Amino acid sequence: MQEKGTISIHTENIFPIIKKFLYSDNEIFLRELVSNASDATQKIKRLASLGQYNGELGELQVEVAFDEKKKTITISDNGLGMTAEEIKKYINQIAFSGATEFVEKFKDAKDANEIIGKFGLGFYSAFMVSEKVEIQTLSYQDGAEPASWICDGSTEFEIAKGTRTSRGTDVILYINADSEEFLSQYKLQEILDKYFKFLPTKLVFGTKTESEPDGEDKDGKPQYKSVEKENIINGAKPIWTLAPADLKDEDYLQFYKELYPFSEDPLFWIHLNVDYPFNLTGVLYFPKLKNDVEFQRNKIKLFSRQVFITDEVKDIVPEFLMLLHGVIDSPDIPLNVSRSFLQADGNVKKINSYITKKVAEKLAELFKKDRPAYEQKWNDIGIFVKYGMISEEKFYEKAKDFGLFKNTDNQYFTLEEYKEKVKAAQTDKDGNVVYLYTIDPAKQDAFIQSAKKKNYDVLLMDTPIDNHFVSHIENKLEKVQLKRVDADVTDKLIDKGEKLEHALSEDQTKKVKEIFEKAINKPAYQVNIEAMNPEELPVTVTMDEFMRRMKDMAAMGGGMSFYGNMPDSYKVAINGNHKLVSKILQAEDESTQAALAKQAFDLALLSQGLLTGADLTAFVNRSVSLI
Ligand SMILES: Nc1ncnc2c1ncn2[C@@H]1O[C@H](COP(=O)(O)OP(=O)(O)OP(=O)(O)O)[C@@H](O)[C@H]1O
Repeated sequence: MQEKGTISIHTENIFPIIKKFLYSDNEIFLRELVSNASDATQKIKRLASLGQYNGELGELQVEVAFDEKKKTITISDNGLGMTAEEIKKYINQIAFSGATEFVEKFKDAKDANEIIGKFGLGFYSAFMVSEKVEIQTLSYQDGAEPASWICDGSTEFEIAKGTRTSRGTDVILYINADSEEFLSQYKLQEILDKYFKFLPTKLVFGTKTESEPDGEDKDGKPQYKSVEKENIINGAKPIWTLAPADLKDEDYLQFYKELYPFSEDPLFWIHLNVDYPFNLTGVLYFPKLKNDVEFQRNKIKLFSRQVFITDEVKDIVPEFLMLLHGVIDSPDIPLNVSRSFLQADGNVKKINSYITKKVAEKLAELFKKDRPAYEQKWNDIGIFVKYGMISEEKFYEKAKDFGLFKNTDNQYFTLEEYKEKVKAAQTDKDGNVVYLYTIDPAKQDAFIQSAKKKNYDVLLMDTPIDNHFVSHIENKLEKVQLKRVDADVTDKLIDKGEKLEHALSEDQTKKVKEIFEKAINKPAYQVNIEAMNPEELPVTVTMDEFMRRMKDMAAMGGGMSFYGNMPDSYKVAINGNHKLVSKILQAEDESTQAALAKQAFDLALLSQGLLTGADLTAFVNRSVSLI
């Protein structure tokens, strides 16, 4: 039996195309070939369980070996093997997937899909690194003859009688000059570790030396000996394939440690398991967030039937959950997945919304089951929840019941609870409930204390995402306004239509304004004399809420560059009812008036951390001389 022929493809030579477009990363030849070998072993197991193969199964395994001198890499399996006819069909007609045939044949078998690769060109990725590829194979079928196939990367191939004596297949790659880097123990180990830690079929790559206890020496000290052992790649347990009911917390934590050896324990996890309308299993962990957020991205690993595909899961996982860790496995995603595939595939969108839904359900459950524990975790999960509420309408709808506000007294409220809490004290004359917040309780303490004196509550919005969260919440909630606690003097933060009279005459008001304008002498600061509670500070410096928010957004790259380029402008409110103001008016000379005004203004700046550099030094010196 010897036959020459031409591989049936429409393009004259498909290999350059494969090399160029299909795979960006040439190491994946190994992923494709080992996957094929593993599939072949799963198939023979299946055939045996269906009673269609009655021979000895033996220990099913895949083996990878290399020969530096001969410049070959060999992938061997004891799977179902191929007859010459099957080689022609499955390998030569590359547009025709062997999997399709297999599905046809065994479509009644319940989990046939699981053990079958999808239509594709996987095998031909071998030519990315080889000048010649040889197959030696012996089919499981009764009376099958060994067959071989050799092809040098042109469209010519040769099928002949093979040399294999036991069931299964060897794929021998004659590595080309450009790819000799793969002829290395280290390199191959690295690639195999990356893709096949969880392969369902035992995967052996040579041997490794281990030391074992070997009795005691003559002084009674333990002795050790070196032993050569099979180097097995896939020792780890893929817990996502097991039923949640069979797993304990320790199993999840242990698995997390295996995936991310140097990470702190996760906060909690979600076991994903769907089989309709798409197949998906996995475990997603909520990590303890560190400051270095970028470092924690791309930690979710995507698998297809326990073979690693990629850790760039954008499109599969919603953007706001990109900081989660863990594993997703879906046979509906082909091994040679590309970015454009992910974007176009309908299943991927469904997977994305399924994950969003699952995460929302888990959070709702944690919130309901043990609210104090949930609140304790809020510092870590709050960022996900807020980000999700901002970016995904569907998530917002669910999260509005478990998304929390935290106030400056460390109390937590749901959106609804909070409205109830502050409604009475914080409704303005137009019926809007005004929520006050601080981004920095230490810096804005004077404003917070002053708000508390009026029985107002102050929310803590001190994470980087809160800027956007505040605007989003305000849009969402009806008749609710959010104001930073230092956006105005406390009396005016919530306009209740009550007017306090101030004690100054018109002339005195003009005079005080003049004194302060002269003393401050900065165009960015606009002075106003206000009628305020005499107990309030004599001078308060504020920035308009709208202006400040626009500037904050511009600073974060939110596109508000028009506002970003505007100079800062502040309002200086002088408390016309404060003792100090009368004192200034009564001072004997202008220089004393100016000094007092300047001192009061600097104190206001100081309380907000706005007094720095030379101004701060001048303030300290002036204070000393005043004492
Ligand atoms: N080691 C092997 N043992 C038995 N049959 C194999 C082996 N390798 C490949 N084949 C057969 O050749 C066919 C084509 O393989 P190829 O990798 O090109 O595509 P696939 O595995 O069907 O799809 P994909 O790799 O894209 O998931 C396989 O479906 C299988 O029938």
